[in-house]
Amino acid sequence: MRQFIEVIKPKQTALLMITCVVAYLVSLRSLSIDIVHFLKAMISTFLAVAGTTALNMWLDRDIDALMCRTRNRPVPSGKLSPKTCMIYGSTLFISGFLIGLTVNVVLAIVLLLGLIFDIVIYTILLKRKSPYSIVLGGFAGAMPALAGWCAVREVDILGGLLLATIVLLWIPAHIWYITMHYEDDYRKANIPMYPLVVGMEKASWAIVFCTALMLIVVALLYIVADLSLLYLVLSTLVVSYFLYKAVRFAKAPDRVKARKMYKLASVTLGIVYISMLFGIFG
Ligand code: HEM
Ligand SMILES: CC(C)=CCC/C(C)=C/CC/C(C)=C/COP(=O)(O)OP(=O)(O)O
Repeated sequence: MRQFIEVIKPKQTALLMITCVVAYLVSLRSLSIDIVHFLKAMISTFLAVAGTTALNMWLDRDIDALMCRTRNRPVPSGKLSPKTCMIYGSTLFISGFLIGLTVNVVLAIVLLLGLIFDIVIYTILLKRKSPYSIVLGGFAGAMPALAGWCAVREVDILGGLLLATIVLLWIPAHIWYITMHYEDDYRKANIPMYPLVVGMEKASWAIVFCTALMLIVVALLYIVADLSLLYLVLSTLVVSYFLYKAVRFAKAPDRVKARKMYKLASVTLGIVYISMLFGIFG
């Protein structure tokens, strides 16, 4: 049982689902929730994200076996067979997609886009070849937020696109800091992540640039989604703090400190999204 949980990357799936739940509530803008509709939207997205993650673990089993960070995962360690993992991931995704169809077609399409960006574009086409893999792969990570929004509003999706863009602009910090920390691992597995190709300093300034853009989009959402001042203050404060730490890191990049920045990035995104709830109900 534990292998089936580990193979869907529970911490990552949890934060992805936070973006989905919050996007749903920001799109709905009220607490009178149709609980069946809400549960169908959340369960379909959860199954799609979990299934996609398991399929990524199945496809990456060879390189995961080469990296210290990932070699104890269920498939490379032999606790879960590749075939079982593939069937498990496919079943989860198909179930999620079909339940998503019962909510609305746009949600189902967004879930399919998540699978395509993650598995086809990122995992199969780019991850092993291009330093810019996560620029396109990042769209996969932005899909749960868009899915949450579109479950409620299939037509006016501007707010949903902004929510998705916040995640997209956050992804370079999320991944490139961890890549810096595990540089030797990524070199061993021959994965050309951007920091390994251009160096930590240039990659760190690219993260600063993306984080500055993220600050602008976080502020834009205050206007577009008509959220409260409390959201604007909370979200801009936490992103500004992260930006300040990212600039300090870029001035003196350090492999050990990169892991702290990676952890801080997850906290930053979590607080930005939770502050949106104050924005609606604050
Ligand atoms: C292309 C997109 C993404 C890539 C390549 C990616 C990659 C990674 C990697 C390499 C890890 C470290 C896994 C480990 O060894 O522990 C990780 C963990 C994680 N990811 Fe992602 N990720 C992506 C998108 C996202 C998104 C969009 C979110 C949330 C909105 C997210 C949330 C997390 C969380 C919460 C963790 C665990 C952090 C911790 O261990 O404290 N990821 N991800
Ligand atoms: C709606 C929907 C289906 C969305 C998909 C959301 C999702 C699973 C995003 C994560 C994207 C991703 C490529 C993570 C694994 O990266 P990695 O293989 O580089 O990480 P690893 O080295 O830790 O395995």
